[in-house]
Amino acid sequence: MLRLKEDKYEVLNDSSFEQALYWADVEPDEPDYAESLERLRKYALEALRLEPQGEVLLRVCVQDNDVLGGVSLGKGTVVFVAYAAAILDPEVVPNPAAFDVTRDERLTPYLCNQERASEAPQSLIYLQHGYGRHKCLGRYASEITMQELLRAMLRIGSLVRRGELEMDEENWFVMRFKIGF
Ligand code: HEM
Repeated sequence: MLRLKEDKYEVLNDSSFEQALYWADVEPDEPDYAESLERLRKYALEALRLEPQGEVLLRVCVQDNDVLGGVSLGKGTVVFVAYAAAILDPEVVPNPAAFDVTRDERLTPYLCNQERASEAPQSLIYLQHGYGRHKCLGRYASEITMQELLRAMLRIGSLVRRGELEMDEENWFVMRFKIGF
């Protein structure tokens, strides 16, 4: 969101920082409150799509003759799933580098079988919580947390970024990120 304010991304379909401020200001007793929460959720999803928390997931193929993207995989093959690249693939996500809170999430039914109860549909473009059987268990909680955090921070107003991310020695984890008035 702060990068959005700094004009780092092209903004489509009224997905501006100023519009986010508008949605954050809607009160619970106003008619478009439900829409405002949904919009803020999409701001959080778009931000996480463009700057995801991780980049790859590791999988080990457990059976022979699995096919992934047209490639045949043998049992024991280690697969690096570069989901951070997939969510920027223009063949799947139109104009992927732009910030657009009106994107179709492309929800698809979850594949279920006898050993597993059916699950809520999953998005084909917001892959930052993973996809499939081991998709993040905390995804709904974290989506609501991000939505409410965003709403609270935007309502404080005039927050600005106070420097770049400070990473750990291996450059793996963010140790500090300063924002202030
Ligand atoms: C923005 C916040 C979060 C992001 C981006 C995130 C992302 C992810 C990703 C990418 C995976 C791997 C999915 C896969 O292997 O296919 C994962 C797994 C998991 N996450 Fe999260 N996560 C978040 C928050 C949380 C929270 C708040 C919880 C718990 C309350 C949680 C619990 C888990 C668990 C238990 C798994 C393992 C699921 C499994 O292997 O079946 N996550 N998460």
